[in-house]
Amino acid sequence: MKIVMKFGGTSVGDGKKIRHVAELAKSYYDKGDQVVLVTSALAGVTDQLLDVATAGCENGKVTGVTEFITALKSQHFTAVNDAIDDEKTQEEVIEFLTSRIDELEKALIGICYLGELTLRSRDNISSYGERLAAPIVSGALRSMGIASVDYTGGEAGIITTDVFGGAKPLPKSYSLIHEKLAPGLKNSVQVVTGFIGENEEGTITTLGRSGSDYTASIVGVGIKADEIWLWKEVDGIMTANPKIVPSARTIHFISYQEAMELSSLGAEVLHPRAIEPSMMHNIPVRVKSTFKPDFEGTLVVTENKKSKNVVKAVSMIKKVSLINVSSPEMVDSVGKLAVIFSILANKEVGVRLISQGSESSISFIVNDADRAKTVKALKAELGDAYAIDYRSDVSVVAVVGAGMAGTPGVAKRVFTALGKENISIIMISQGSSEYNISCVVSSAEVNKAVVALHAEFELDKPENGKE
Ligand SMILES: Nc1ncnc2c1ncn2[C@@H]1O[C@H](COP(=O)(O)OP(=O)(O)O)[C@@H](O)[C@H]1O
Ligand SMILES: N[C@@H](CC(=O)OP(=O)(O)O)C(=O)O
Repeated sequence: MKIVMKFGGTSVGDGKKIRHVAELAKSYYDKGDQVVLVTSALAGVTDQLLDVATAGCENGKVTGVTEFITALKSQHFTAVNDAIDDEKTQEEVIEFLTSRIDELEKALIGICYLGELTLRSRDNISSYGERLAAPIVSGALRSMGIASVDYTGGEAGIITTDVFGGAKPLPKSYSLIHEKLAPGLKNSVQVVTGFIGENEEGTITTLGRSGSDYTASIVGVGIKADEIWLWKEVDGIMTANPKIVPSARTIHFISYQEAMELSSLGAEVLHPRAIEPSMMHNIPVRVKSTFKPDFEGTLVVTENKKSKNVVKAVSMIKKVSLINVSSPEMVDSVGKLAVIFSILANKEVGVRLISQGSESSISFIVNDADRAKTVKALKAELGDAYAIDYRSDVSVVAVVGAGMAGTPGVAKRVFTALGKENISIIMISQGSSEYNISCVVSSAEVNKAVVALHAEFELDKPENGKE
Protein backbone atom coordinates (compact mmCIF):
# COMPACT_ATOMS: atom_id res chain seq x y z
CA MET A 1 0.00 0.00 0.00
CA LYS A 2 1.17 3.58 -0.69
CA ILE A 3 0.81 5.54 2.56
CA VAL A 4 1.58 9.09 3.67
CA MET A 5 2.22 9.02 7.42
CA LYS A 6 2.09 12.26 9.37
CA PHE A 7 3.43 12.61 12.88
CA GLY A 8 2.48 15.68 14.95
CA GLY A 9 4.59 17.66 17.40
CA THR A 10 3.58 15.56 20.40
CA SER A 11 4.58 12.38 18.52
CA VAL A 12 8.05 13.80 17.68
CA GLY A 13 8.41 15.62 21.02
CA ASP A 14 11.97 14.37 21.73
CA GLY A 15 14.67 11.99 20.48
CA LYS A 16 13.11 8.86 21.98
CA LYS A 17 9.78 9.65 20.39
CA ILE A 18 11.48 10.33 17.04
CA ARG A 19 13.17 6.94 17.28
CA HIS A 20 9.75 5.34 17.88
CA VAL A 21 8.31 7.19 14.86
CA ALA A 22 11.18 6.02 12.63
CA GLU A 23 10.74 2.43 13.89
CA LEU A 24 7.02 2.60 13.09
CA ALA A 25 7.63 3.87 9.55
CA LYS A 26 10.36 1.24 9.08
CA SER A 27 8.03 -1.56 10.19
CA TYR A 28 5.56 -0.72 7.41
CA TYR A 29 8.31 -0.16 4.84
CA ASP A 30 9.83 -3.54 5.74
CA LYS A 31 6.43 -5.18 5.19
CA GLY A 32 6.41 -3.82 1.64
CA ASP A 33 4.42 -0.61 2.02
CA GLN A 34 5.62 2.54 0.29
CA VAL A 35 5.85 5.29 2.88
CA VAL A 36 6.31 9.07 2.76
CA LEU A 37 6.65 10.58 6.21
CA VAL A 38 5.45 14.10 7.05
CA THR A 39 6.73 15.55 10.30
CA SER A 40 5.74 18.51 12.46
CA ALA A 41 8.15 20.47 14.64
CA LEU A 42 9.11 19.09 18.06
CA ALA A 43 6.23 19.90 20.43
CA GLY A 44 6.09 23.57 21.43
CA VAL A 45 8.92 24.74 19.13
CA THR A 46 6.67 26.67 16.70
CA ASP A 47 5.14 28.62 19.60
CA GLN A 48 8.60 29.36 21.02
CA LEU A 49 9.88 30.59 17.64
CA LEU A 50 6.94 32.95 17.28
CA ASP A 51 7.25 34.15 20.90
CA VAL A 52 10.96 34.96 20.59
CA ALA A 53 10.43 36.77 17.28
CA THR A 54 7.55 38.83 18.71
CA ALA A 55 9.52 39.70 21.85
CA GLY A 56 12.63 40.61 19.81
CA CYS A 57 10.53 42.85 17.57
CA GLU A 58 8.95 44.60 20.57
CA ASN A 59 11.95 44.98 22.89
CA GLY A 60 14.89 44.78 20.48
CA LYS A 61 16.89 42.64 22.96
CA VAL A 62 19.37 40.42 21.14
CA THR A 63 20.21 38.63 24.42
CA GLY A 64 16.72 37.05 24.36
CA VAL A 65 17.56 35.61 20.94
CA THR A 66 20.96 34.23 21.90
CA GLU A 67 19.57 32.54 25.03
CA PHE A 68 16.80 31.00 22.95
CA ILE A 69 19.23 29.78 20.29
CA THR A 70 21.41 28.08 22.91
CA ALA A 71 18.37 26.25 24.32
CA LEU A 72 17.08 25.35 20.83
CA LYS A 73 20.45 23.89 19.83
CA SER A 74 20.67 21.87 23.02
CA GLN A 75 17.11 20.51 22.59
CA HIS A 76 17.69 19.43 18.98
CA PHE A 77 21.20 18.06 19.50
CA THR A 78 19.93 15.97 22.43
CA ALA A 79 17.17 14.70 20.17
CA VAL A 80 19.78 13.76 17.52
CA ASN A 81 21.79 11.79 20.09
CA ASP A 82 18.69 9.99 21.39
CA ALA A 83 17.15 9.25 17.99
CA ILE A 84 20.21 8.31 15.94
CA ASP A 85 22.67 5.52 16.85
CA ASP A 86 25.14 5.75 14.02
CA GLU A 87 27.86 8.33 14.86
CA LYS A 88 28.54 9.38 11.31
CA THR A 89 24.86 10.13 10.72
CA GLN A 90 24.71 12.00 14.05
CA GLU A 91 27.60 14.21 12.93
CA GLU A 92 26.09 14.88 9.51
CA VAL A 93 22.74 15.86 11.01
CA ILE A 94 24.30 18.05 13.70
CA GLU A 95 26.40 19.86 11.12
CA PHE A 96 23.33 20.49 8.98
CA LEU A 97 21.21 21.64 11.95
CA THR A 98 24.01 23.97 13.11
CA SER A 99 24.03 25.82 9.80
CA ARG A 100 20.21 26.03 9.78
CA ILE A 101 20.14 27.35 13.35
CA ASP A 102 22.85 29.92 12.53
CA GLU A 103 20.67 31.14 9.68
CA LEU A 104 17.70 31.37 12.04
CA GLU A 105 19.75 33.31 14.59
CA LYS A 106 20.70 35.89 11.96
CA ALA A 107 17.05 36.29 10.93
CA LEU A 108 15.95 36.76 14.57
CA ILE A 109 18.68 39.31 15.26
CA GLY A 110 17.60 41.18 12.12
CA ILE A 111 14.06 41.37 13.53
CA CYS A 112 15.44 42.80 16.81
CA TYR A 113 17.36 45.54 14.98
CA LEU A 114 14.57 46.40 12.55
CA GLY A 115 11.74 46.24 15.09
CA GLU A 116 9.59 44.80 12.34
CA LEU A 117 7.91 41.41 12.04
CA THR A 118 5.94 41.08 8.82
CA LEU A 119 3.66 38.14 8.03
CA ARG A 120 6.30 37.00 5.56
CA SER A 121 9.04 36.97 8.20
CA ARG A 122 6.72 35.27 10.73
CA ASP A 123 6.32 32.44 8.22
CA ASN A 124 10.05 32.27 7.64
CA ILE A 125 10.80 32.10 11.38
CA SER A 126 8.02 29.65 12.24
CA SER A 127 9.10 27.30 9.44
CA TYR A 128 12.32 26.44 11.30
CA GLY A 129 10.55 24.05 13.72
CA GLU A 130 9.76 21.60 10.93
CA ARG A 131 13.03 22.36 9.11
CA LEU A 132 14.95 21.24 12.19
CA ALA A 133 12.77 18.19 12.89
CA ALA A 134 12.78 16.61 9.42
CA PRO A 135 16.58 16.07 9.20
CA ILE A 136 16.51 14.27 12.58
CA VAL A 137 13.66 11.98 11.54
CA SER A 138 15.38 11.23 8.24
CA GLY A 139 18.71 10.64 10.02
CA ALA A 140 17.01 8.22 12.44
CA LEU A 141 15.70 6.22 9.47
CA ARG A 142 19.13 6.16 7.82
CA SER A 143 20.76 4.95 11.02
CA MET A 144 18.23 2.06 10.96
CA GLY A 145 19.43 1.10 7.49
CA ILE A 146 16.60 2.72 5.49
CA ALA A 147 17.52 5.07 2.65
CA SER A 148 15.99 8.44 3.43
CA VAL A 149 16.17 12.07 2.29
CA ASP A 150 14.37 15.04 3.86
CA TYR A 151 12.68 17.84 1.94
CA THR A 152 11.07 21.13 2.89
CA GLY A 153 7.50 21.44 1.64
CA GLY A 154 8.70 23.64 -1.24
CA GLU A 155 11.45 21.21 -2.19
CA ALA A 156 8.85 18.43 -2.26
CA GLY A 157 6.74 20.45 -4.72
CA ILE A 158 4.27 22.30 -2.47
CA ILE A 159 4.00 25.65 -4.26
CA THR A 160 1.43 27.92 -2.64
CA THR A 161 -0.48 31.16 -2.84
CA ASP A 162 1.14 34.24 -1.30
CA VAL A 163 -1.14 34.27 1.74
CA PHE A 164 1.48 34.15 4.48
CA GLY A 165 0.14 32.36 7.55
CA GLY A 166 -2.67 30.68 5.60
CA ALA A 167 -1.28 29.67 2.21
CA LYS A 168 -2.98 27.11 -0.03
CA PRO A 169 -1.31 24.83 -2.58
CA LEU A 170 -1.51 25.90 -6.22
CA PRO A 171 -2.98 23.13 -8.45
CA LYS A 172 0.39 22.53 -10.10
CA SER A 173 1.77 21.33 -6.74
CA TYR A 174 0.22 17.90 -7.16
CA SER A 175 2.13 17.04 -10.34
CA LEU A 176 5.32 18.59 -8.93
CA ILE A 177 5.03 16.44 -5.79
CA HIS A 178 4.52 13.40 -7.96
CA GLU A 179 7.59 14.23 -10.06
CA LYS A 180 9.71 14.78 -6.97
CA LEU A 181 8.61 11.95 -4.69
CA ALA A 182 7.39 9.11 -6.91
CA PRO A 183 10.89 7.97 -8.04
CA GLY A 184 12.03 7.46 -4.43
CA LEU A 185 8.95 5.60 -3.22
CA LYS A 186 10.14 2.05 -3.85
CA ASN A 187 13.58 2.22 -2.28
CA SER A 188 13.41 4.86 0.45
CA VAL A 189 11.28 6.59 3.07
CA GLN A 190 11.23 10.27 2.13
CA VAL A 191 10.59 12.79 4.89
CA VAL A 192 8.73 16.05 4.16
CA THR A 193 8.35 18.98 6.55
CA GLY A 194 4.72 19.54 7.49
CA PHE A 195 3.14 23.01 7.73
CA ILE A 196 5.28 24.77 5.11
CA GLY A 197 5.43 25.38 1.39
CA GLU A 198 6.86 28.13 -0.78
CA ASN A 199 5.38 30.67 -3.16
CA GLU A 200 6.28 30.93 -6.82
CA GLU A 201 9.25 33.18 -5.99
CA GLY A 202 10.64 30.51 -3.64
CA THR A 203 9.77 32.37 -0.41
CA ILE A 204 8.67 30.15 2.48
CA THR A 205 4.95 30.22 3.32
CA THR A 206 2.99 28.38 6.01
CA LEU A 207 -0.34 26.63 5.65
CA GLY A 208 -1.76 27.86 8.98
CA ARG A 209 -1.19 26.66 12.53
CA SER A 210 -1.42 22.89 12.92
CA GLY A 211 -1.09 22.68 9.13
CA SER A 212 0.98 19.48 9.00
CA ASP A 213 -2.20 17.40 8.69
CA TYR A 214 -2.97 19.53 5.63
CA THR A 215 0.53 18.84 4.22
CA ALA A 216 -0.06 15.09 4.60
CA SER A 217 -3.28 15.34 2.66
CA ILE A 218 -1.64 17.43 -0.10
CA VAL A 219 1.31 15.02 -0.39
CA GLY A 220 -1.14 12.08 -0.38
CA VAL A 221 -2.93 13.50 -3.41
CA GLY A 222 0.43 14.26 -5.10
CA ILE A 223 1.76 10.70 -4.80
CA LYS A 224 -1.71 9.17 -5.38
CA ALA A 225 -1.58 7.45 -1.99
CA ASP A 226 -3.93 4.62 -1.08
CA GLU A 227 -4.37 6.08 2.42
CA ILE A 228 -3.20 9.03 4.48
CA TRP A 229 -2.44 8.17 8.08
CA LEU A 230 -2.39 10.87 10.73
CA TRP A 231 -0.63 9.43 13.76
CA LYS A 232 -1.69 11.04 17.05
CA GLU A 233 -1.33 10.66 20.77
CA VAL A 234 -5.02 9.71 20.92
CA ASP A 235 -6.75 6.56 19.66
CA GLY A 236 -8.42 8.29 16.71
CA ILE A 237 -11.17 10.83 16.25
CA MET A 238 -13.13 10.37 19.43
CA THR A 239 -16.66 11.18 20.54
CA ALA A 240 -15.19 14.12 22.51
CA ASN A 241 -11.77 15.34 23.56
CA PRO A 242 -10.67 12.51 25.91
CA LYS A 243 -8.94 15.09 28.10
CA ILE A 244 -12.38 16.58 28.87
CA VAL A 245 -14.46 13.40 28.72
CA PRO A 246 -12.40 10.39 29.84
CA SER A 247 -15.18 7.99 28.74
CA ALA A 248 -14.99 9.25 25.12
CA ARG A 249 -14.80 6.43 22.55
CA THR A 250 -13.06 6.09 19.21
CA ILE A 251 -15.31 6.73 16.21
CA HIS A 252 -14.44 3.96 13.77
CA PHE A 253 -15.92 5.51 10.61
CA ILE A 254 -16.69 9.12 9.90
CA SER A 255 -17.48 10.96 6.67
CA TYR A 256 -15.23 13.66 5.25
CA GLN A 257 -18.04 16.17 5.80
CA GLU A 258 -18.51 15.22 9.46
CA ALA A 259 -14.78 15.29 10.11
CA MET A 260 -14.54 18.76 8.57
CA GLU A 261 -17.47 20.04 10.65
CA LEU A 262 -15.94 18.59 13.78
CA SER A 263 -12.51 20.11 13.21
CA SER A 264 -13.87 23.51 12.26
CA LEU A 265 -15.96 23.38 15.45
CA GLY A 266 -12.87 23.01 17.60
CA ALA A 267 -11.85 19.32 17.70
CA GLU A 268 -8.08 19.88 17.60
CA VAL A 269 -7.50 16.32 16.47
CA LEU A 270 -7.56 17.42 12.79
CA HIS A 271 -6.65 20.59 10.94
CA PRO A 272 -9.91 21.90 9.42
CA ARG A 273 -8.46 22.03 5.90
CA ALA A 274 -6.71 18.68 6.15
CA ILE A 275 -9.62 16.76 4.76
CA GLU A 276 -10.28 18.89 1.68
CA PRO A 277 -7.60 17.55 -0.73
CA SER A 278 -8.21 13.93 0.33
CA MET A 279 -11.96 14.36 -0.07
CA MET A 280 -11.60 15.92 -3.54
CA HIS A 281 -9.51 12.92 -4.63
CA ASN A 282 -11.35 10.34 -2.56
CA ILE A 283 -8.32 9.17 -0.57
CA PRO A 284 -9.22 7.63 2.80
CA VAL A 285 -7.69 9.32 5.86
CA ARG A 286 -6.92 7.20 8.91
CA VAL A 287 -6.32 8.73 12.35
CA LYS A 288 -4.24 6.35 14.47
CA SER A 289 -2.46 6.23 17.81
CA THR A 290 1.35 6.04 17.96
CA PHE A 291 0.89 4.06 21.19
CA LYS A 292 -1.34 1.40 19.58
CA PRO A 293 -0.16 0.87 16.00
CA ASP A 294 -2.32 -2.24 15.61
CA PHE A 295 -5.52 -0.45 16.61
CA GLU A 296 -7.45 0.58 13.50
CA GLY A 297 -8.28 4.09 14.76
CA THR A 298 -10.71 6.19 12.73
CA LEU A 299 -11.25 5.93 8.99
CA VAL A 300 -12.47 9.10 7.27
CA VAL A 301 -14.15 8.20 3.98
CA THR A 302 -16.77 9.38 1.50
CA GLU A 303 -19.53 6.93 2.15
CA ASN A 304 -20.56 7.23 5.73
CA LYS A 305 -21.67 3.92 7.19
CA LYS A 306 -25.04 4.64 8.69
CA SER A 307 -24.47 5.18 12.39
CA LYS A 308 -27.00 4.43 15.08
CA ASN A 309 -26.05 7.77 16.56
CA VAL A 310 -27.75 10.91 15.44
CA VAL A 311 -24.92 12.77 17.17
CA LYS A 312 -21.42 11.40 16.56
CA ALA A 313 -19.30 13.72 18.63
CA VAL A 314 -19.25 16.78 20.84
CA SER A 315 -16.64 19.50 20.35
CA MET A 316 -15.86 22.90 21.73
CA ILE A 317 -14.09 26.10 20.71
CA LYS A 318 -12.32 28.13 23.36
CA LYS A 319 -10.61 31.54 23.12
CA VAL A 320 -13.43 33.17 21.17
CA SER A 321 -15.48 36.34 21.65
CA LEU A 322 -19.13 37.10 20.97
CA ILE A 323 -19.77 40.37 19.13
CA ASN A 324 -23.26 41.92 19.02
CA VAL A 325 -24.16 44.60 16.50
CA SER A 326 -27.57 46.24 16.77
CA SER A 327 -29.29 49.24 15.30
CA PRO A 328 -32.83 50.29 14.33
CA GLU A 329 -31.24 51.18 10.97
CA MET A 330 -30.95 47.48 10.20
CA VAL A 331 -34.72 46.99 10.18
CA ASP A 332 -36.30 46.88 6.72
CA SER A 333 -33.03 47.71 5.00
CA VAL A 334 -31.04 45.96 2.31
CA GLY A 335 -27.28 45.41 2.37
CA LYS A 336 -26.54 46.29 5.99
CA LEU A 337 -25.22 42.80 6.74
CA ALA A 338 -23.01 43.00 3.66
CA VAL A 339 -21.56 46.24 5.04
CA ILE A 340 -20.87 44.66 8.45
CA PHE A 341 -19.19 41.58 6.99
CA SER A 342 -17.17 43.64 4.51
CA ILE A 343 -15.71 45.56 7.44
CA LEU A 344 -14.62 42.23 8.95
CA ALA A 345 -13.27 40.96 5.64
CA ASN A 346 -11.22 44.14 5.15
CA LYS A 347 -9.63 43.53 8.54
CA GLU A 348 -9.06 39.86 7.64
CA VAL A 349 -11.26 38.67 10.48
CA GLY A 350 -12.79 35.22 10.05
CA VAL A 351 -16.28 34.67 11.47
CA ARG A 352 -16.72 31.32 13.20
CA LEU A 353 -20.48 31.36 13.90
CA ILE A 354 -23.34 33.70 13.10
CA SER A 355 -26.82 34.10 14.56
CA GLN A 356 -29.47 36.63 13.72
CA GLY A 357 -32.25 36.74 16.28
CA SER A 358 -34.11 39.74 14.86
CA GLU A 359 -33.82 42.18 11.99
CA SER A 360 -32.32 44.84 14.23
CA SER A 361 -29.36 42.85 15.54
CA ILE A 362 -26.80 40.26 14.60
CA SER A 363 -24.35 38.30 16.76
CA PHE A 364 -21.26 36.47 15.69
CA ILE A 365 -18.24 34.69 17.08
CA VAL A 366 -14.64 35.63 16.24
CA ASN A 367 -11.33 34.42 17.64
CA ASP A 368 -10.24 36.29 20.78
CA ALA A 369 -7.14 37.47 18.94
CA ASP A 370 -9.38 39.37 16.47
CA ARG A 371 -11.77 40.90 19.03
CA ALA A 372 -10.11 44.29 19.61
CA LYS A 373 -9.61 45.10 15.92
CA THR A 374 -13.14 43.90 15.10
CA VAL A 375 -14.83 46.10 17.70
CA LYS A 376 -12.64 49.08 16.79
CA ALA A 377 -13.32 48.78 13.06
CA LEU A 378 -17.08 48.28 13.49
CA LYS A 379 -17.34 51.31 15.80
CA ALA A 380 -15.28 53.48 13.47
CA GLU A 381 -17.10 52.52 10.30
CA LEU A 382 -20.72 52.03 11.40
CA GLY A 383 -20.94 55.19 13.52
CA ASP A 384 -23.15 56.11 16.48
CA ALA A 385 -26.39 54.74 15.08
CA TYR A 386 -25.07 51.23 15.85
CA ALA A 387 -24.49 49.70 19.28
CA ILE A 388 -21.49 47.37 19.32
CA ASP A 389 -20.82 45.26 22.36
CA TYR A 390 -18.92 42.10 23.06
CA ARG A 391 -18.31 39.28 25.56
CA SER A 392 -14.93 37.65 25.91
CA ASP A 393 -15.92 35.09 28.58
CA VAL A 394 -17.63 32.71 26.16
CA SER A 395 -16.93 29.42 24.38
CA VAL A 396 -18.77 27.30 21.82
CA VAL A 397 -20.04 23.77 22.41
CA ALA A 398 -21.27 21.82 19.39
CA VAL A 399 -22.86 18.47 18.61
CA VAL A 400 -21.96 17.02 15.20
CA GLY A 401 -23.31 14.12 13.13
CA ALA A 402 -24.80 13.45 9.71
CA GLY A 403 -27.61 11.53 11.42
CA MET A 404 -28.97 14.80 12.79
CA ALA A 405 -30.21 15.89 9.35
CA GLY A 406 -33.96 15.42 9.26
CA THR A 407 -34.09 13.85 12.74
CA PRO A 408 -36.57 15.77 14.89
CA GLY A 409 -35.92 16.43 18.58
CA VAL A 410 -32.12 16.81 18.59
CA ALA A 411 -32.24 20.51 19.45
CA LYS A 412 -34.70 19.81 22.26
CA ARG A 413 -32.31 17.21 23.73
CA VAL A 414 -29.39 19.65 23.50
CA PHE A 415 -31.30 22.43 25.27
CA THR A 416 -32.74 20.10 27.91
CA ALA A 417 -29.36 18.56 28.72
CA LEU A 418 -27.76 21.99 29.12
CA GLY A 419 -30.80 23.25 31.08
CA LYS A 420 -30.56 20.33 33.52
CA GLU A 421 -27.00 21.43 34.30
CA ASN A 422 -28.15 25.04 34.76
CA ILE A 423 -26.05 26.14 31.81
CA SER A 424 -27.50 29.15 30.10
CA ILE A 425 -27.29 29.34 26.30
CA ILE A 426 -26.11 32.73 25.11
CA MET A 427 -26.41 32.11 21.36
CA ILE A 428 -27.49 29.23 19.07
CA SER A 429 -26.43 28.42 15.52
CA GLN A 430 -27.26 25.58 13.16
CA GLY A 431 -25.88 25.10 9.65
CA SER A 432 -28.43 24.33 6.93
CA SER A 433 -26.66 20.98 6.38
CA GLU A 434 -28.13 20.13 9.82
CA TYR A 435 -24.83 18.37 10.59
CA ASN A 436 -24.29 20.43 13.72
CA ILE A 437 -25.95 22.49 16.41
CA SER A 438 -23.65 24.95 18.15
CA CYS A 439 -24.36 26.85 21.36
CA VAL A 440 -22.40 29.69 22.88
CA VAL A 441 -22.09 29.27 26.65
CA SER A 442 -20.00 30.84 29.37
CA SER A 443 -16.36 29.64 29.25
CA ALA A 444 -16.62 28.66 32.92
CA GLU A 445 -19.31 26.13 31.99
CA VAL A 446 -18.12 24.80 28.65
CA ASN A 447 -16.40 21.65 29.94
CA LYS A 448 -19.53 20.81 31.94
CA ALA A 449 -21.58 21.38 28.77
CA VAL A 450 -19.41 18.95 26.76
CA VAL A 451 -19.74 16.29 29.45
CA ALA A 452 -23.53 16.80 29.68
CA LEU A 453 -24.06 16.51 25.90
CA HIS A 454 -21.77 13.48 25.64
CA ALA A 455 -23.89 11.78 28.30
CA GLU A 456 -27.21 12.92 26.80
CA PHE A 457 -26.41 11.28 23.44
CA GLU A 458 -24.95 8.21 25.20
CA LEU A 459 -21.69 8.50 23.30
CA ASP A 460 -19.80 6.54 25.94
CA LYS A 461 -21.81 3.40 25.14
CA PRO A 462 -20.01 0.98 22.78
CA GLU A 463 -23.11 0.27 20.70
CA ASN A 464 -23.38 3.99 20.01
CA GLY A 465 -19.80 5.25 20.02
CA LYS A 466 -18.74 2.19 18.01
CA GLU A 467 -20.55 1.44 14.82
N1 LIG B 1 -12.77 14.63 19.32
C1 LIG B 1 -11.47 14.47 19.58
N2 LIG B 1 -10.88 13.27 19.37
C2 LIG B 1 -9.57 13.07 19.62
N3 LIG B 1 -8.75 14.03 20.12
C3 LIG B 1 -9.27 15.25 20.35
C4 LIG B 1 -10.64 15.53 20.10
N4 LIG B 1 -10.86 16.83 20.42
C5 LIG B 1 -9.70 17.34 20.82
N5 LIG B 1 -8.72 16.40 20.81
C6 LIG B 1 -7.30 16.63 21.18
O1 LIG B 1 -6.56 16.65 19.96
C7 LIG B 1 -5.21 16.27 20.23
C8 LIG B 1 -4.75 15.37 19.07
O2 LIG B 1 -3.58 14.66 19.29
P1 LIG B 1 -2.10 15.15 19.04
O3 LIG B 1 -1.26 13.93 19.01
O4 LIG B 1 -1.75 16.22 19.99
O5 LIG B 1 -2.18 15.78 17.55
P2 LIG B 1 -1.06 16.56 16.74
O6 LIG B 1 0.27 16.28 17.40
O7 LIG B 1 -1.18 16.01 15.37
O8 LIG B 1 -1.44 18.02 16.80
C9 LIG B 1 -5.19 15.63 21.61
O9 LIG B 1 -4.53 16.51 22.46
C10 LIG B 1 -6.66 15.54 22.03
O10 LIG B 1 -6.81 15.78 23.40
N1 LIG C 1 4.27 22.99 14.01
C1 LIG C 1 3.11 23.63 13.44
C2 LIG C 1 2.35 22.71 12.52
C3 LIG C 1 1.65 21.51 13.10
O1 LIG C 1 0.85 20.91 12.43
O2 LIG C 1 1.93 21.12 14.33
P1 LIG C 1 1.17 19.88 15.10
O3 LIG C 1 1.08 18.71 14.14
O4 LIG C 1 2.04 19.60 16.28
O5 LIG C 1 -0.21 20.38 15.48
C4 LIG C 1 2.25 24.23 14.53
O6 LIG C 1 2.59 24.11 15.71
O7 LIG C 1 1.27 24.86 14.21
